[in-house]
Amino acid sequence: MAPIVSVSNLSKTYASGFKALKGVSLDIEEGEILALLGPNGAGKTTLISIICGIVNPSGGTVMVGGHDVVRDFRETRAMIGLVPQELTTDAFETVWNTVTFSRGLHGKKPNPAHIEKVLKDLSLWDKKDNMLRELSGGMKRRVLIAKALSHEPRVLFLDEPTAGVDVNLRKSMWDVVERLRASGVTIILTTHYIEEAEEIADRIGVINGGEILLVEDKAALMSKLGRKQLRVDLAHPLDGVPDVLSGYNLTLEGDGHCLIYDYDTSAERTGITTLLAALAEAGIRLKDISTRQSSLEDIFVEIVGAGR
Ligand SMILES: Nc1ncnc2c1ncn2[C@@H]1O[C@H](COP(=O)(O)OP(=O)(O)OP(=O)(O)O)[C@@H](O)[C@H]1O
Repeated sequence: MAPIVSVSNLSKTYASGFKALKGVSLDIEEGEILALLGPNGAGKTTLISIICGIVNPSGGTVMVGGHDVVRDFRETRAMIGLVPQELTTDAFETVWNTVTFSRGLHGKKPNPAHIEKVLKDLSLWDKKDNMLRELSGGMKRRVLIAKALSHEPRVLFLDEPTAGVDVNLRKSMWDVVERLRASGVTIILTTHYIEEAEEIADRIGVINGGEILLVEDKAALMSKLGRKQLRVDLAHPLDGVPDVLSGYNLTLEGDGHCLIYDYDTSAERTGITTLLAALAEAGIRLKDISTRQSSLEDIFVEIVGAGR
């Protein structure tokens, strides 16, 4: 199946001469949730803004649903919903009018039943007659999503949807995203919260300095780059790693009270069994053992660090 969004060799040089994107290529499949991770200034918003037709590219192309975003702006914009970082609508307008007006802006015929469904899905139905200024910050964010969904887009971009929201609201936003995916909407979100990507994305893209460093299936990324550590707490401290254990990738921590063993999760043999046997043979008594798996955060820090 052709990708719903296809970005090829995209570049952007702002008027200041700053190169925000340097030849980005990326295909997004219909129905997936792609998380774009990157530090401040990586180029995430620039990339999204070009795909949504808000910023002009300096080079390269973007196709959405088979249409070029520059040449066929109206067609592609109608297929896209964008949830920006900030609310810029009229504070004295009601929720209902704001969302209904947004649908009209995209050239769609009125459909009160659809607006009602969107507001109910986002738990905003009982606020439909309230003015935006009467809503809490979390509700305002949900209004942004409602606006972006008002014209039934096939692709939804969420630019840092949960920045600055509390844990409960973040979880409820994730639920909303899950339900949207279940209804067939393709979702691209940018985030600084790696746990967010870890929780809800199918694929992860890492962007830094205007370049895509990698795009990978989340599970594959975690198993390929994920490392595990075995922590062995010792009954008696050691002065150093004994020579008989020098063949293992061991470090001594905690003032000699703890041995750390790094091993590869994808390797056929982890070496744990032989290590434990070697410890017993060397007469080293253990107090406790535990394992720790690297998180997406560790992986991200490693990738961005290596790209610098
Ligand atoms: N209109 C502009 N003129 C000049 N430079 C710009 C403009 N907009 C963005 N930039 C620069 O382009 C780079 C990428 O910005 P962008 O907003 O795309 O990053 P981001 O990854 O979304 O960052 P953040 O996570 O902080 O939102 C930054 O260095 C920024 O200063």
